[in-house]
Amino acid sequence: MEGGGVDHLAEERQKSRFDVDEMKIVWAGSRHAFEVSDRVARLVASDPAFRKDNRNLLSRKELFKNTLRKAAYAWKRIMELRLTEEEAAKLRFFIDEPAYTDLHWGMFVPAIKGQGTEEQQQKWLPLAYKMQIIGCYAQTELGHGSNVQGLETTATFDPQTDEFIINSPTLTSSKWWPGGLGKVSTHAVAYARLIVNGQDHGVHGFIVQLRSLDDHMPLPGITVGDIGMKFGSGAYNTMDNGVLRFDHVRIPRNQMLMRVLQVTREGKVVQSDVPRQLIYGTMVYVRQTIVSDASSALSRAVCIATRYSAVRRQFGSQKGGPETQVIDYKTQQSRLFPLLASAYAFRFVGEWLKWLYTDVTQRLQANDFSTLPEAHACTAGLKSLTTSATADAIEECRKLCGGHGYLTSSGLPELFAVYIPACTYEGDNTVLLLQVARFLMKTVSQLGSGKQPVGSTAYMSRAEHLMQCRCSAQRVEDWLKPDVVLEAFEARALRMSVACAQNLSKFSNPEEGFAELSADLAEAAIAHCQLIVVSKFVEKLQQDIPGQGVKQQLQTLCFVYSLHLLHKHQGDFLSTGCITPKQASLANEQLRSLYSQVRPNAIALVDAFNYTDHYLGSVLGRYDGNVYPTLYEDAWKDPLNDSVVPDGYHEYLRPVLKQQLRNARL
Ligand SMILES: CCCCCCCC/C=C\CCCCCCC/C=C/C(=O)SCCNC(=O)CCNC(=O)[C@H](O)C(C)(C)COP(=O)(O)OP(=O)(O)OC[C@H]1O[C@@H](n2cnc3c(N)ncnc32)[C@H](O)[C@@H]1OP(=O)(O)O
Ligand SMILES: Cc1cc2nc3c(=O)[nH]c(=O)nc-3n(C[C@H](O)[C@H](O)[C@H](O)COP(=O)(O)OP(=O)(O)OC[C@H]3O[C@@H](n4cnc5c(N)ncnc54)[C@H](O)[C@@H]3O)c2cc1C
Repeated sequence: MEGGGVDHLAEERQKSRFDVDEMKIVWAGSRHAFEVSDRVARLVASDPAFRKDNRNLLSRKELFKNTLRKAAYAWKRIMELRLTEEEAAKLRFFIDEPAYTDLHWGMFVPAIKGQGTEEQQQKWLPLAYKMQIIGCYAQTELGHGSNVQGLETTATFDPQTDEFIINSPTLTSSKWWPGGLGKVSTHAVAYARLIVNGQDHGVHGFIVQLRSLDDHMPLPGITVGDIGMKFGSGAYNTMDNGVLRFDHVRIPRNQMLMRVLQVTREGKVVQSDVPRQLIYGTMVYVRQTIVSDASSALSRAVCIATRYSAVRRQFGSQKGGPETQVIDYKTQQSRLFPLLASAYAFRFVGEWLKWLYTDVTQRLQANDFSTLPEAHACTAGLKSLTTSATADAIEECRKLCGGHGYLTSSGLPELFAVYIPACTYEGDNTVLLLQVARFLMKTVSQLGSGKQPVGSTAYMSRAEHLMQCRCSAQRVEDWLKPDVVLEAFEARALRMSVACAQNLSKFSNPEEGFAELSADLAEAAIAHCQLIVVSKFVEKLQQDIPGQGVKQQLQTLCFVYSLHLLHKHQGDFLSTGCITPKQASLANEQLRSLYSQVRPNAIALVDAFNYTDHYLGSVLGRYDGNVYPTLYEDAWKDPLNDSVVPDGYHEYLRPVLKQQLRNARL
């Protein structure tokens, strides 16, 4: 995307055998999406107000104030330029700094939209849209995060005054973690146990004002602050994850979000026909966005590692000629190219998940709740799968860059630090896999009942065939047949689920059985989710994809993604009898050959992400490949090099050296 200067990767770019500009459009999702993204990326990169190369040198206070400044400036630009919602979302993406606005737009607003009544939406959304109030999503407590039903904060209805009294009865009931809460939010959607007439009606959301709109001071009964520094410097420390306690704080009755359950003026609790699980709806929405974010974070790390692998040379010089580019080592390819393929795979499954979420939302509006369990299982499972893979991949990319990958200027340490909490927030990844496993066990248990599995479990309707089929691959080329690959993944997923179901049936207490077998159940859930990713990649290839060689590249990447999973999880495929050792070996042979096909296109495939150098924030990943002079120059900019002799020399170094001198003389 960058222009000017000498292009050290020009030769690499010439090797590619496909139309990169068309691939950029496939990656972006549409020509329109590409144009928006490209325009906003350039806007951010060219504005010094969005500089981010000094983040690691700032103290927490400076860092946080800097984030407030950027967020305010971004809002001003959104207004001045009259950006659309799509453009504003891209602006946030390219600014590339976690901020309270993520929670305001990403959770507070969706919570009111999803769980508020029409009347509540009309009252609160205009204020939130104009940012006249700023909100956060206050669910997790010091004592409970995963177990939402275990939350302790109470909201007790007082019929005398027509109010709820929000209270934190114990230390462990303190809200703990909500982003944007610590120092910024004026309001929260706070989750609390609804108590009416002494009866506990479970956890519900309440809009609570936390701070004065005049002077930002906490309102009476509210204790609020930041929970402290998190992993890494910079990284997620731009966010004010907070602690919050309520001391009998009163709010009007109409501030309980009442789409799912209503409390009347008389204190009657009325359940609407909307399922209770809709209270968890905001999490479903965000999990879906996290899958697309995974492809962004992964593609960013892969772009850095791929470009640097083409620049870096070690060993293999022939007759004084250049040494081997590390990207030409087969080991480097076998570590890097599956990650490149995963970035594309997650992109396409993210697109599909967005469609699924939009579809379920439309159905919910029409009071059709039938696809809610499917949406929950898919968002939970894919969030878990893609974030775990991405976190591991960023670290692998750091290692692929050797020593220089460990420098902050490689961009990888900060990317890792900022990304890894995605494995925990919006649901711990293991806890989410177990939700998928519950869904799978339910589906398997209904197989004989005549109820046809649909959506992501539709393959289970062919259980009879999949339980006994034998893989037909006999030659290396057979592993390039989508049907052969898909059937192997379907058979493996089904057989693992059925094995779990059979083992569960041996327990008289199903919950005990579920707990005992939970590790196997999580693996079955992973197999099911991997099948979804593979099948959505295959479906993508059935679309009309213009551009010379573009579809061909995507086909190669699809098989790299599938066959590397097959290789990595050979144990599953072999132990369930889905493939033979000979077929596993043929698949691996095919995989090696695919790596050779990716090699000449690798740089162009990462160029297709269309990332600016500003967004990448990496000396190693520079578009022009001019790595060494930049690394060298950057080192001198470190504050430690401001003086030749370091501060502390006279106090701490000189006396030690003198001591050695005296000892030597003795
Ligand atoms: C101006 C600029 C513009 C910028 C725009 C910016 C846009 C930004 C966009 C996005 C940015 C996002 C930023 C993200 C930052 C992340 C911050 C992090 C936030 C958080 O972490 S919030 C807290 C998240 N917490 C969790 O995820 C908790 C995990 N736990 C749970 O989800 C649940 O408690 C549970 C599912 C594990 C268990 O619940 P429970 O005990 O009640 O349930 P079960 O008994 O197991 O199941 C009951 C029943 O319900 C079904 N179920 C469960 N969950 C759901 C669901 N979510 N939806 C539907 N159904 C659900 C479950 O399957 C059971 O069904 P059956 O009875 O078996 O049929
Ligand atoms: C950066 C960040 C931002 C966050 N932002 C917000 C926010 O804005 N709002 C908000 O409300 N919350 C937020 N959270 C909180 C987050 O949602 C929770 O931390 C998350 O849901 C995990 O819950 P936990 O901390 O209780 O983990 P725990 O459940 O205590 O997990 C600890 C371990 O126990 C295991 N475990 C737990 N239960 C089970 C089980 N049933 N079976 C098997 N293993 C289990 C887990 O796998 C994990 O290994 C944020 C967290 C982070 C890190």
